[in-house]
Amino acid sequence: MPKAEAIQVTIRIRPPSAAESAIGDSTVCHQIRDNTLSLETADGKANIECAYGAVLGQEAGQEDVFEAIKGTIVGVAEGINGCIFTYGQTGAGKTHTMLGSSPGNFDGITVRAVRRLFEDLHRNKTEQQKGGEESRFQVHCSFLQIYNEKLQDLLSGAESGNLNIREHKNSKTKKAEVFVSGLSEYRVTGVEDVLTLLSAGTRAREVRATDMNDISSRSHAVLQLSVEAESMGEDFSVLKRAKLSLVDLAGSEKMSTKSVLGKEHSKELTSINSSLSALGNVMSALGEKSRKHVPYRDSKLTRLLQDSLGGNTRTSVICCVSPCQSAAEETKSTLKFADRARRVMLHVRTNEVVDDKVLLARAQSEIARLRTLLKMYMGGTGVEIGLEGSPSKIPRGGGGGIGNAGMAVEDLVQENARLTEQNRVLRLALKRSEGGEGLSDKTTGAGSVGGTSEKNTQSTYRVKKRLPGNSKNMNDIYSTGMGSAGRKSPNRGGTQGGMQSESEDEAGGADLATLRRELGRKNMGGKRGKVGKMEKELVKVEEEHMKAKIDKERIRKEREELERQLREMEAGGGGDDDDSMFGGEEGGAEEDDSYTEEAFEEESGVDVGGGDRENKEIVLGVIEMKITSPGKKGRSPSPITTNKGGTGKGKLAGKAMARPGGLDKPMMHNTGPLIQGVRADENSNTSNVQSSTVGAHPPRDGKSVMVRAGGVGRRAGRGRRSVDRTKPLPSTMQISTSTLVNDEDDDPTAHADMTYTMADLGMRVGVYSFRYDLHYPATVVGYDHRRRMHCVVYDDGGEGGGEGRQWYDLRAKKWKRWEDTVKEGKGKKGRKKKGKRESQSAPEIKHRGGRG
Ligand SMILES: Nc1ncnc2c1ncn2[C@@H]1O[C@H](COP(=O)(O)OP(=O)(O)OP(=O)(O)O)[C@@H](O)[C@H]1O
Repeated sequence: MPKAEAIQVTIRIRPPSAAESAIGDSTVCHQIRDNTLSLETADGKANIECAYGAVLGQEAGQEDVFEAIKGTIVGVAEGINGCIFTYGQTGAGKTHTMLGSSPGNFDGITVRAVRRLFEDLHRNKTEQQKGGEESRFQVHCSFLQIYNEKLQDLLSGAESGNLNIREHKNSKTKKAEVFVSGLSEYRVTGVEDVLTLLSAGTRAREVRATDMNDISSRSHAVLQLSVEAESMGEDFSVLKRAKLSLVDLAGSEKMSTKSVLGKEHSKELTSINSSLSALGNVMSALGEKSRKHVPYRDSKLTRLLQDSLGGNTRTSVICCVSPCQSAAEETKSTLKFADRARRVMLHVRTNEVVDDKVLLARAQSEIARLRTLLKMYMGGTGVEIGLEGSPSKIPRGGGGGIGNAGMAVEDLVQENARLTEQNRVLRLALKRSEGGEGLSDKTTGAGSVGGTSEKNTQSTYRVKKRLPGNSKNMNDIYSTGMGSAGRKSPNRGGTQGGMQSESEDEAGGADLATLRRELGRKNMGGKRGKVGKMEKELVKVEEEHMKAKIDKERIRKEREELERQLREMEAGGGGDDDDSMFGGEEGGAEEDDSYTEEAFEEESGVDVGGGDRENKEIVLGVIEMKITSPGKKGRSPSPITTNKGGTGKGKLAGKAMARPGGLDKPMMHNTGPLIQGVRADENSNTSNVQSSTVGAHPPRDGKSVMVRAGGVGRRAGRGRRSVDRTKPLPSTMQISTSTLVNDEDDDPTAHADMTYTMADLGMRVGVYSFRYDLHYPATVVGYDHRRRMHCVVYDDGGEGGGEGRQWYDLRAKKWKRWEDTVKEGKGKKGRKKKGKRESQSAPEIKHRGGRG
């Protein structure tokens, strides 16, 4: 449940600057208590006293500031978004507070926050591992500035240009979230990595001298860390995601009447002041109880901070002020802003994806808690707070009683858990029948099916191995890891096999009804207080009972459907027909049970993460992949195409490719000097643009590095290209994920990555690797036995209905549109039309592979 909380406001009063001291500027702003300050107005007539979350005086150090705001950071590792920003006039101490006391000396909030974040993540991981859970996390970092209303990537060199803010609908919350399209994100493994990026980014930031500050930041800078932490037990998985935004705003500045400003300076000033005033207006609107419209779109700053200001983010503002008389007016206006900020209420919640089984376990424990509570009210064993009067007046035997009612509900919930497990096994049986595969099943927490083995590589991938041979013997299936009820052969007709009968099921309801009558009588007897409490508990139990019944019905239907599919499958002989549908040469081939992870890597070029891959990588740049515009009938904007072209060696040399929409400008960003010690972002997808960072493995010969393109797997295949690491990557060098995959063979027509949506996972895909992604809920690498294709799945979270997905047939070396493979998969009828459909999709195929 979202929790309402206010924006936390801290005021920091800096010491007088050398210039202020030199002119003997008097001190008019003082901290008078922990949370209160006083300010004499410029005319010296009034003394304002204001209280805020915290007030830090001149002597406060960086650690004191961190202590005051750390509450915003501690939730991040637990899945709560956090945002900290500094506000104030130019020279008031924002950059000092946020970044550090001198250029390059990062002793401010940012580095402390990042350190704390990693400490929390490591501590959680250790604790979870001690508790027998598998636990991992990953953090990605981006750094941008808003300068003259333009968004610029501070980590991608001068080529970043003007980036756009877009919206992405969160498939879980159904709410729009903003993101910056094309912004590079770097995988960071600790505070040192972030410092590397900070130094690179701050060097690229716009600064100039102002009247108040020799090195004044003329842009708003936003450092963002995206955190994903996952823990998995035997039958559950929990994924927490959060973003920490650390914002150093540019300072407001008075239009000087004394000095004539240069054109650039005056443009900056206007743009800074108007974006800060937009920020103030947003704060005002958010602070109004009966607000109708919040003008987020009035500036890039407010649009970008939209989620932090009025959404699901714990936010802290540090308002920096000068203590001196000459700045009293600006200090007053900063305090006004602080005042508006503290009125803003946020609705903060944990961003957590919990596997169904966890929810069930939670519901069960809640029922157990209620039961204990009710037993206590009834004066059962261990009672301390029994009902007044004789507990025996409330029937406790078979005739009713809350104890029995609670028991009945709990039984029902347990029954549901058992049946859900049976369904899972049935689903597994179905997959086995279909394709001889152990599957990643949502209910098992990304695929811990019996017989699989896993290994972790760094913190990103989980690799699945195949299940040993197929088994269609239902009794065998049920005898593995099932409760006694499940060991029965399932009733093909529907609801036996451990299903509770309706009359048993109703028993809980009967208990509850009897109990309600009894409570009515008690009420009449004048014992309103305790009876009232008991009634509340009773209502809860009734609700649980109802929910459990609904769940049961849903599970029953699911089971019927699974059994029906299994029957059909057994009658129809499984997926053998389909083998002949994809590439005639494979017709009738046996399932390749010995297919191994190594074979997968060998054939697909997709690195599933084995071996000694603990080496750090070097980030080189970003590739953008665009989805083409929707087709004729507004369907399927597939395929995902990558920016291509190249001026490197071999066949790729000098063949820049046109991109959809006529954009043939190269999109591969060169970071300039190579940044070492930062691992590449594997794949950072957005709803319609995918950005994959290009990374490289450390030099083996001391000088050259191996370049790889992100997309899938740690190296995304055999994308090897030797680059002299002592020099910047040539800006003309163009790399696309698919190019690199087969670059080793210098065969640009063949690619080994392909995409499709998670919705199809339930079909015939053996999962080799599974990871949570930044913008998409999941990325899966697998092998489709039926079609004999390796595939990569980018789950778009249900948005877009799976549009944009693509398959690549490795053997036939052809791209297929997903719709074609689906129709083909339905039988020979579909196959006849195959040629036609493939020719229809030819332009797209050519576009992607047409470098040769
Ligand atoms: N609390 C402080 N203690 C000591 N020196 C400080 C403090 N706050 C700021 N300063 C010094 O004051 C000067 C201006 O600070 P800073 O650059 O952080 O201001 P700013 O608010 O970021 O200004 P601008 O908006 O122009 O970038 C710097 O030299 C900084 O070191």
